[in-house]
Amino acid sequence: MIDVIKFKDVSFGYEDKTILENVNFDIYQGDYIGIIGPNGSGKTTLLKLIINELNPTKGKIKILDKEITNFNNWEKIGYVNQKSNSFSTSFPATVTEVVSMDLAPKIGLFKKIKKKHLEEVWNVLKLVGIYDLKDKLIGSLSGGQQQKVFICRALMRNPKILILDEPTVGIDLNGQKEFYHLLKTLNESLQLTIVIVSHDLFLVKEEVKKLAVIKNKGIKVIENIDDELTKNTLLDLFDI
Ligand SMILES: Nc1ncnc2c1ncn2[C@@H]1O[C@H](COP(=O)(O)OP(=O)(O)OP(=O)(O)O)[C@@H](O)[C@H]1O
Repeated sequence: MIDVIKFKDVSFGYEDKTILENVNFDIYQGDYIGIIGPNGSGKTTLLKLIINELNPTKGKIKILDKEITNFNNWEKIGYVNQKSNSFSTSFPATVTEVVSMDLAPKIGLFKKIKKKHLEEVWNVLKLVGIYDLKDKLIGSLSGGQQQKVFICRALMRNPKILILDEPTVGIDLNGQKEFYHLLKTLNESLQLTIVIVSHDLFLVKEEVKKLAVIKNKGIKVIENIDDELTKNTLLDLFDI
């Protein structure tokens, strides 16, 4: 098993509040892992440490086998967060334009997209099952459809790891199920490592391969969800 994210004795705190203490935690290539835990336990903080937006107060983080402080291959890490923060959906752009935005360095800003690049975009739209939306304005889509567009945008960089922070907030139940299932398909077909923070344990546990629970400043990984996630472990993990 090849680890793609490695936490070694990592501690982190905001001012006088410790969030993680001496955490050892590995995510392996091909994992589809759901990060769960009570409100305020540090799920978003964990993701921010992974994307280098925050730095540990102690310990080391490695990404794709490089110390995070020396890591510079950030295009290999796709990041999708809650819809409301990621993009102004009132922007008058079509799905094709939104997904091709990150191609600007390749094709030159304001240049018309060439057929070759257009095909790349459309292949990704097909993979995610939203090719029929290619000419629609982003603002005219449902929340679930918009999130799929943002997944496509992240996939254009051919990432090795896709990180998502509560991407299904505001999406209806069926849309959420479909979304988690889409991620499973991408995980399997592209061997894409997926790390997702979710507030909905009962939905996410149906699709992910593993769970990581943040509690009491530590992280417990549940590898075999069906066997390990009993009513008692849930009560214990969530103090309910
Ligand atoms: N920039 C910050 N400065 C100080 N404290 C912060 C900051 N960001 C988050 N916190 C606090 O750190 C704790 C962990 O926050 P975080 O957002 O990581 O939790 P979370 O598990 O993602 O929460 P939720 O489930 O509510 O989204 C919370 O108590 C939060 O109030």
